[in-house]
Amino acid sequence: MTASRTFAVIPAAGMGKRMGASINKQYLQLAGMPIVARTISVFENAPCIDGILLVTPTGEIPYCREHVVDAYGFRKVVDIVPGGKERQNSVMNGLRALQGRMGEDDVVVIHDGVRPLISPELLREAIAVARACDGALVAVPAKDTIKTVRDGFVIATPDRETLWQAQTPQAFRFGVIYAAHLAAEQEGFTGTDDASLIERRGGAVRIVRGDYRNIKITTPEDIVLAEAFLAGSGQNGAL
Ligand SMILES: Nc1ccn([C@@H]2O[C@H](COP(=O)(O)OP(=O)(O)OP(=O)(O)O)[C@@H](O)[C@H]2O)c(=O)n1
Ligand SMILES: C[C@](O)(CO)[C@H](O)COP(=O)(O)O
Repeated sequence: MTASRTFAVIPAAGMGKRMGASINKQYLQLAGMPIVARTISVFENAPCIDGILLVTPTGEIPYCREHVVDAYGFRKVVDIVPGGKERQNSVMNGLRALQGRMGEDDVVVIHDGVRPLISPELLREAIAVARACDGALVAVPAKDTIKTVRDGFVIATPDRETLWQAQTPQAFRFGVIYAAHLAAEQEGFTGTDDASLIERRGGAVRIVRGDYRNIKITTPEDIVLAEAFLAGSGQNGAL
């Protein structure tokens, strides 16, 4: 029997509008290294990852190859493909590029290019869980009370015990996530994460308890927060 392989799709094709920087936020320096390079380095150094498919904005592939992949010597990046309008389209472009390289039961782990603080331990755990069900979703319990609001008025207060904040990585068997993305594309459904595309088809997605430090770099204060987390863990040097 051939051993199952694990590839990562790293969507980094967003425009970073909420960051308001003069360059796309994935290239901003975080403790002396571009954010997306810091993210890729975790996967590059993880023995459980066989290859990485990077998704960047159309037109930025040469820049990304030179200033990220070659500059940091990432050898596991097998291809760089252009993204799409929404994150979901970018991930689908990455999955399409992996077709032919992956078997139905190989695992694909999808991780935002702008979540550089993912730990190798969480990555390993998500991959292990994905082998046993339809998907593994790294998430943390909601700390705040969350309100459902319509037209400026609160219409519900969901029980916080049931609320988790979805992060990435999210890991799946390739056949399951590819079919879910294809169905969403054909049916015109857009979700804000990959697990939701499986949930809507009745699939079983298991929670992996994540880490509050695994933040998505979205607005300027997130850079300050991420640098503080890196300093606290002694990992604030460039590679
Ligand atoms: N069309 C898109 C949109 C987002 N992403 C990626 O998905 C991840 C999460 O997206 P988010 O943080 O919301 O990034 P942006 O879309 O860049 O941010 P904004 O909404 O502020 O423009 C990021 O790694 C981003 O680069 C992507 O690959 N393709
Ligand atoms: C997938 C994700 O990281 C889960 O939190 C997130 O939804 C992606 O970011 P966006 O702001 O929804 O584009």
